[in-house]
Amino acid sequence: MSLIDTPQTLTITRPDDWHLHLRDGAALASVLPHSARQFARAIVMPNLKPPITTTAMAGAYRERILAALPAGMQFEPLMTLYLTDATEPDEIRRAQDSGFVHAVKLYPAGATTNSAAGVTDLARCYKTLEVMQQVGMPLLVHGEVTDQDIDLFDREAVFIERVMRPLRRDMPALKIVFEHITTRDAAQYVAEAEGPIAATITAHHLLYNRNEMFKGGIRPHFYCLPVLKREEHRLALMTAATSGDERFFLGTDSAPHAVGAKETACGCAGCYTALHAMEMYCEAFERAGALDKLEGFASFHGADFYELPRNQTTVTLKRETWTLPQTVPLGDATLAPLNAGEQINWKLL
Ligand SMILES: NC(=O)N[C@@H](CC(=O)O)C(=O)O
Ligand SMILES: [Zn+2]
Ligand SMILES: [Zn+2]
Repeated sequence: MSLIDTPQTLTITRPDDWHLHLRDGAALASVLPHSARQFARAIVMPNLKPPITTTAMAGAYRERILAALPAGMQFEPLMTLYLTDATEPDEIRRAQDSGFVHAVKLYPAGATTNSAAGVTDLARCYKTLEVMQQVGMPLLVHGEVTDQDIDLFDREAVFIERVMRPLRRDMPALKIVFEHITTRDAAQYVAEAEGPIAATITAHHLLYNRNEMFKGGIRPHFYCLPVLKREEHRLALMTAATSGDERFFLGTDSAPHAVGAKETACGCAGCYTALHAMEMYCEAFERAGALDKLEGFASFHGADFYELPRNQTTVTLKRETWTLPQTVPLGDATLAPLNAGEQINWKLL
């Protein structure tokens, strides 16, 4: 592409974030405006302490999110329930009837941040999953096995064989989103599988491979789960995201942790990208020469999968270099956006 062909601005239908951590309380108030500036709607993860396990809790959390939204901003939180061994089929019916719960999240117990209350054995959830299949409630999956004998970098690929394939064989009509995929194995599985399955892809997994965590020293802000993988996997994610295949859509997995909880002997998993998510995706799609595919990925495919209307307004991104802040507030603490202090070449207007 010659310089003259390089677009200086990109206007697309307003995007949505199909995988987001907003936390609660003072942290929620700090991070919510960032996401609301970038996205019209977001699927809000339920891994709070205690987790959002009931429709009533999801309704109260939704009210807290709306109360924390600065005046004049438009943002629709799409709520989720946290699946446990004890989630009753009736809870799914209540969730479906609520109109504000849009999915149920599977965290294998111990897989990631605040997953201790997660599912120990999916077989215990089959009656509940059957109701989800029946009413069309999507299951969102953190797809990693927790077996300590399995190498950390292999946990997603092993999950496909041990959990995803058997589950989909037993419940072929259950809508599933394979969240934040990080491997060629997962991208290939989702692209080829039959039935209602899709995947979200983060901006950081499109832009970085695992070397980024160790460039010149250990870089805890690049540590997230599932962990960054080899370059061949990043390339497969780029191919999937920019392919135009409607099974792949945007989910930032922006996951705020205070600087002190990241820069420590046992740092938390999660990258904070809500501040500059669309700029990061723009950069990734531009590198692939696929800016024309960004709108489908960011603004259409997710809405279509969740059977929600596409947004009617637009946003514009401009080619303009700006510098990310070193930190932003997180309640009384501070939060470092991914790439803090560095330059980025697109700007959401
Ligand atoms: N992605 C992460 O590394 N962390 C997420 C949890 C999750 O999405 O697995 C968090 O809540 O901090
Ligand atoms: Zn996860
Ligand atoms: Zn997440």
